[in-house]
Amino acid sequence: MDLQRDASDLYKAILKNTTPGNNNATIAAVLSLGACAWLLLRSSHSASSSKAIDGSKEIPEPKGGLPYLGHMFALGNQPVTQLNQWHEELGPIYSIRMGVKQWVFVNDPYLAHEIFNVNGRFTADRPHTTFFMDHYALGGKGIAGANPSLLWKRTRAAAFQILSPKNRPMFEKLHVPEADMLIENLLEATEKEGSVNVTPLLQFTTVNVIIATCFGKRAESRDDQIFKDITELVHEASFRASAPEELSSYLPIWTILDILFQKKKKMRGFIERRNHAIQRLVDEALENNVDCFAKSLFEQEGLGHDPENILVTLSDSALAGSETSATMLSWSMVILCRYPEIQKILRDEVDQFIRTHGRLPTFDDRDSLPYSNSVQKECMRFMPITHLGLPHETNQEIVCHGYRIPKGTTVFCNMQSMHRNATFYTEPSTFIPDRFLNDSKPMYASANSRPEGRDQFNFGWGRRTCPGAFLAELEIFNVYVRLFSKCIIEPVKNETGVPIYPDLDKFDQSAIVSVPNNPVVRVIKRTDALI
Ligand code: HEM
Repeated sequence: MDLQRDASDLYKAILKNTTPGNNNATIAAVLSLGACAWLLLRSSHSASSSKAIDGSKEIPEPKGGLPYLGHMFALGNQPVTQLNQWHEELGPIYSIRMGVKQWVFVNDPYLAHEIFNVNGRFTADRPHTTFFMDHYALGGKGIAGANPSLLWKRTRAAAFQILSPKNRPMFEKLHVPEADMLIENLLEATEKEGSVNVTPLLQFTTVNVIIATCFGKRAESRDDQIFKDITELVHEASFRASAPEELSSYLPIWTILDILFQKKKKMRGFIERRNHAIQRLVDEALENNVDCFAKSLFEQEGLGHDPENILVTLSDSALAGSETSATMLSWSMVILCRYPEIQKILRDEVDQFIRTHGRLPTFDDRDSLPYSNSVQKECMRFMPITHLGLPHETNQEIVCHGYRIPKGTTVFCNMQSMHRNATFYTEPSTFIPDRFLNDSKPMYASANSRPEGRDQFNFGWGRRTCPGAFLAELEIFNVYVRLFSKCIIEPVKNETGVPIYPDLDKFDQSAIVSVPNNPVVRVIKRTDALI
């Protein structure tokens, strides 16, 4: 029995007002809630931190907050839906209390730009959490779980430089065979089973792209140890970094349960396995002198002397770079199976290129595929990849658009709500494939622009903008080209031939990435394919 998971399930169950039939967890909850009740009597309402002073505007707070616990219960069991709802009620910015922490949410791109970019110096920290910072990031190493320092700056700069368009030919050599294999697997699975759940096949592809990029290796099958190691890293780290698992960072009283459940020992066990797996891959890559991210990091001035920092950086890339790209491609297939007419334009566009050049386009030819580029951007806008990106924390008080955000506040960009913001996007709830037809800028370049020059905001903000954006866009481009030059995506049909479309409103609200719930479609070979 895994007591840690019980604690997390229990927390979720408490949020849902249900009681799991588990004695240990129930006793733990009673103890903890009792302790909280005691603290309730002693604690004072902390909302004063966002009250207006000096004429600044007050950041509104939704109803339903309790002393000490804050809005944890008010989030309910559909937290993303609730967070979006609060934007509708309260406007572009609001604040909730999560135990001892203050969380602020923003859905206006201009306000977010002011917070994360203009005030970037004060908002580039990550909030401290036990698992992610102390254990996973080995006390502040790597990129994602480290706070700004000279080493962090150097490491991020090296990642941007190595994962940049200048290395496109090297990456494309790795990505193209993976994309070809993906198409074969999608076709084969549909032929065998009549339909295919696209997410596991996409995850296999994107994990392979990441391990090829980082270590110059690939997994032959899902049974390969390397695939199992990276999958464990992604799932276990995402689970342990989730808010219910990090509860003691919000409710310090919960630390008692963490001690009881030997949580730190379990974290250490996982991190030891992670370190061992990544170290083995690094050693092999260096021994075989393979051109890859790992080798390039060791060659960077100022980085080679700190192998732990490189290990965590590679772990960050595996964690941040596999599920995200797979989720984007899953949503693309789920959305586009509804629109045969859009797929026809995508096919015609790539066919036109093949007729003229006698080959498939590469990323260098992306200007010849404006419709495909626009559809990719619109899919990312319409169904964002993460619900909330990654949190930033203020290291000093800032005032943005008149709102005073205190030091130590966790600030989130609400991805769903921002991408449906009616003051920024016309008809935001409609999927408009040619919305970005006149915007030829690649997504990775747009991610570092001012709001009016950005297509969408999935790659985050300011000094923390995703360093893998080019790699992700390259991967997405190559899959799109191959998919539409060779295949048609259809919905599954019932016995009477009525299409059953995957539900766009159903996605996992508890995960960091927004994975569709039932991404089952049919991928059919084109009989008129030119290549
Ligand atoms: C569609 C694919 C992807 C999406 C939507 C995405 C999105 C994001 C977001 C939202 C952040 C947080 C930014 C912030 O804090 O404001 C982030 C950070 C990061 N991403 Fe990506 N990402 C993708 C692919 C990748 C890939 C392929 C890699 C690596 C090769 C990667 C590596 C990283 C790293 C290392 C960070 C941490 C940056 C930092 O903390 O300074 N990502 N990404």
